[in-house]
Amino acid sequence: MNQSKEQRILNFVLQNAVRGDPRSVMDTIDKYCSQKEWAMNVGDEKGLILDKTVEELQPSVVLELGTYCGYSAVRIARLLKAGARLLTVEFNPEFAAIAKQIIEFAGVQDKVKILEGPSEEIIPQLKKKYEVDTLDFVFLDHWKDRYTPDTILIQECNLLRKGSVLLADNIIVPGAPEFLKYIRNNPRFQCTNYPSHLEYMKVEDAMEKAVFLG
Ligand SMILES: Cc1ccc(Cc2cc(O)c(O)c(C(=O)NC/C=C/[C@H]3O[C@@H](n4cnc5c(N)ncnc54)[C@H](O)[C@@H]3O)c2)cc1
Ligand SMILES: [Mg+2]
Repeated sequence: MNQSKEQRILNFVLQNAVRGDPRSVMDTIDKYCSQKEWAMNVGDEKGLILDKTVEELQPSVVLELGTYCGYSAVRIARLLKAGARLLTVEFNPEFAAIAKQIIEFAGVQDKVKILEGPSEEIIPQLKKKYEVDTLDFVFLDHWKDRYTPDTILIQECNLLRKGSVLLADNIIVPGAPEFLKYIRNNPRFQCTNYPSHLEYMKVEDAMEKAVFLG
């Protein structure tokens, strides 16, 4: 049975990156996906916006929706302070298995917990099953039509506090128009748009940051 693209990305990391070095894992994935096969990692340009948001916030508890191969999980986890943790949600078992290996190869596994399952099921379990009080930072990068329902669900589950930050990828491509309308018209969020480009392409994209005002 021939390999999946994600399996080829994992193999390229195992053969070319430096074990225990998150930066080399990120660079190796970016190299493969810009030179060999495009894949939907947040990439190095939008990744910088993600880095700056995490560095500014110094979050203790981070939720990522849509692990995929674990590129942004490595990107986020490498910047987390001692004791801080990233919970990343992925419902595709093959992607979760590949992400697990990439996260472990990068050496950030102690800060990352992959929660396998659909976000709509996992989010309501965060408080009781995963001992979350509130989320300091949420990175949305899963199916774009889930951004709004999951943002509403996160609020219904009382998971945000004054100052919690949401960062959403792909505001232009593939686009999340319904989310943009929802979040920008919601007085409980202060929004900022960050123009950028689609990973590995010269196509315009953007990220949207939304600070919960409590
Ligand atoms: C036509 C076309 C193709 C690609 C692009 C470019 C492009 C660029 C990008 O940066 C993109 O993020 C995307 C994109 O579609 N991302 C969707 C990402 C999903 C991952 O998350 C997982 N997942 C999806 N819903 C859930 C859910 N409820 N619970 C748990 N996991 C979920 C999936 O299992 C995948 O691991 C696309 C633009 C246009
Ligand atoms: Mg994305």
